[in-house]
Amino acid sequence: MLKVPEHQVAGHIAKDGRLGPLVDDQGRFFKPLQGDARGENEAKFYESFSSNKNVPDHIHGYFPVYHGVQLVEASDGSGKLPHMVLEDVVSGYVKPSVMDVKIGSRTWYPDVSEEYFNKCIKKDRATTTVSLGFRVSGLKIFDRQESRFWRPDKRVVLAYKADGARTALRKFVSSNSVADSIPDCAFASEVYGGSNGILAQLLGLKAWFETQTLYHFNSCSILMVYENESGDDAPRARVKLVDFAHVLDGNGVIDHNFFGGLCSFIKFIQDILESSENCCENGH
Ligand SMILES: O=P(O)(O)O[C@@H]1[C@@H](OP(=O)(O)O)[C@H](OP(=O)(O)O)[C@H](O)[C@H](OP(=O)(O)O)[C@H]1OP(=O)(O)O
Ligand SMILES: Nc1ncnc2c1ncn2[C@@H]1O[C@H](COP(=O)(O)OP(=O)(O)O)[C@@H](O)[C@H]1O
Repeated sequence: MLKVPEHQVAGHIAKDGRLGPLVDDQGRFFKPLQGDARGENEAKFYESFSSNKNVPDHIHGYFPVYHGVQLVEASDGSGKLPHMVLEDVVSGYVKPSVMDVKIGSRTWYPDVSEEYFNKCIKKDRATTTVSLGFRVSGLKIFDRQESRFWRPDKRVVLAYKADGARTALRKFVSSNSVADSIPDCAFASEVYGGSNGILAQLLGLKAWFETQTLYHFNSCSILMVYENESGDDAPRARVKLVDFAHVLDGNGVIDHNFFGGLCSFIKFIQDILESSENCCENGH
């Protein structure tokens, strides 16, 4: 029996009779193919990427495993529709904190319609996409003080300026209540830092983007997740890429848009990590 994902933080959501992704209890995420070229394009990307021998093995680990396309009962009651069957990145987490960060200083790309370009540029300018090279698209944080999840409204998230994005990234790794005005960043070193932490994973991804010319990842997101369940020692911090509806062939050209945005995002994470380390060393 498929159900609406509990920990989805952005994108089209399967509620109120709308079309959106579903999950099973075996760790699979079913993303419906949108009726236009986007669905086809994303499925085509997964087909190409999952069998692409030019992509190093460790890089495949940054992407959800792809299990093909299946006809399943859609969330909007319209009957059976094709869905991409993907690894559910948050399956196995009990109390995950999750954040979707759309990478790039533009979400449009050459040859899109004027209408799509206008829609994208408007959002890119209104958010931190143009100014920072990334924007927070959605997040959900487990507030350990209150013992409940906190998920800010989409309109609030899309209105973040640089300070708002920085605060969200600080709150994401804090032990005090999300309602406190100063996030303590108590989990920064274990979630962002360390040899398996988010920063190390982002740097691994960056190294590939320094040279890869196979694909251009337009409008693609980094999904970050870690576990808050007490008793679970390791935070199991993870970085995965999602949303390939607008990926194009790289044609031998570096993906400057994604690469630049990723570098900027990494700098934000590094700064938070450094300031949290200084703060502990100084005893406050
Ligand atoms: O419809 P909206 O305004 O929520 O826009 C969707 C975006 O939500 P946002 O407002 O940026 O958080 C949404 O962004 P997120 O996945 O939420 O980051 C997508 O850009 C989506 O387009 P596509 O499926 O990638 O082509 C966008 O959907 P379409 O409007 O292109 O169908
Ligand atoms: N493979 C996945 N596993 C778990 N959650 C996912 C996966 N793919 C997407 N999501 C969730 O769904 C959200 C929207 O995904 P996305 O692919 O961007 O959809 P859309 O095309 O509707 O924008 C993400 O922010 C994330 O919360």
